[in-house]
Amino acid sequence: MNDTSSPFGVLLVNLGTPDSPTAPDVKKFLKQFLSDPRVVDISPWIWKPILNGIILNTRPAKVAKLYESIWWENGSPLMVISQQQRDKLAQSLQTNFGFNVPVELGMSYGNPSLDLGLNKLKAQGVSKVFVLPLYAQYSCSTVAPVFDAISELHKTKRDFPELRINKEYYAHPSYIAALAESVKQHWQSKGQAEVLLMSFHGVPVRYVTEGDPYQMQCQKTAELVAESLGLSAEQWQICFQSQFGKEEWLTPATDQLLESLPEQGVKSVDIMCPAFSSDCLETLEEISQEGKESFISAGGERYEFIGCLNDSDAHIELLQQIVKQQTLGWC
Ligand SMILES: C=CC1=C(C)c2cc3[nH]c(cc4nc(cc5[nH]c(cc1n2)c(C)c5CCC(=O)O)C(CCC(=O)O)=C4C)c(C)c3C=C
Ligand SMILES: [Fe+2]
Ligand SMILES: [Fe+2]
Repeated sequence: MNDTSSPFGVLLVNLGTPDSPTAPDVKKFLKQFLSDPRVVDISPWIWKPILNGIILNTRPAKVAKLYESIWWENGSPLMVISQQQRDKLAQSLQTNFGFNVPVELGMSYGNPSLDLGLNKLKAQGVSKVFVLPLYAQYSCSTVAPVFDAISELHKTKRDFPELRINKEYYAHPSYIAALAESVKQHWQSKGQAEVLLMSFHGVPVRYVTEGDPYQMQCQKTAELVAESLGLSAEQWQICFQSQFGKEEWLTPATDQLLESLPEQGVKSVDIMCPAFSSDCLETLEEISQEGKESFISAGGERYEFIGCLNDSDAHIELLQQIVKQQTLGWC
């Protein structure tokens, strides 16, 4: 094999984010995202008028302000961190495999699209692609849309690479170790709170009762992290954030829990978001900023947010191990 060819490439996939923190770009992003029946699966006859008549006329301006409050000089945190993950994973694969493994990004919604990511890999001469959605827990609202989008693209092409798509890694020992290590590092610099909250993105309860394994996988991740940290049952709790719409979502809801903990005598919490592979609006604004305000104004005294795994060495090591394990036989 020469320096320029590789037997396979990696497509790192995340949800996506607006191009800028402005109402028109947020609207464009939300329109594509919230039109996906995997995300909101109520009848289009009911949903389309609500989406186009109400949500897309009110939410973008409000959410654009929130994005503005967390936006970085070089872009949306989710995008900047995804690019760092891409570059560091490529470096780590080069070191581990001893040859260049192209790594590209593709977002389920917005830019860069999955199609662009696959085209970039094709342009680098790869004929096999390992698709790695950056969600540890499988949900029909996040990972399934990646499967759907890839098979839709398949229908439109004369040729297509050989593919493997990762489904989940919620109990991977290196994922649990990376999360536990991030908590320990946080405790070393800031001290340990009375309770560690593990806040996962919520989904409608109906998705779970209809078979989505997401809640079970979140529970397992949380138990393994707590066990790895040696926490007793009173020292940790699972909760679900970012409720959207009127349906019943998984509980306990993070915002309600934060408001109720101080009156139950819990005055200090550490909070982490294991379902997010990179910090984003949902962690930096909703949990780090808004969550703190709720907890402190309800009588809490100390609130510490533990950032996502992002481009940490332990996270890149995990991704590298998943690639190695799932591409066996490809080189
Ligand atoms: C409409 C219902 C939603 C479901 C179901 C949902 C599941 C889900 N989402 C993530 C991760 C992310 N969500 C992000 C943004 C986001 N999510 C929803 C709604 C649902 N998510 C909305 C409407 C938005 C946009 C912001 C807003 O209008 O409030 C993001 C991106 C954040 C960014 O920085 O751009 C991520 C990542 C998971 C893991 C998940 C289910 C398991
Ligand atoms: Fe979401
Ligand atoms: Fe949110």
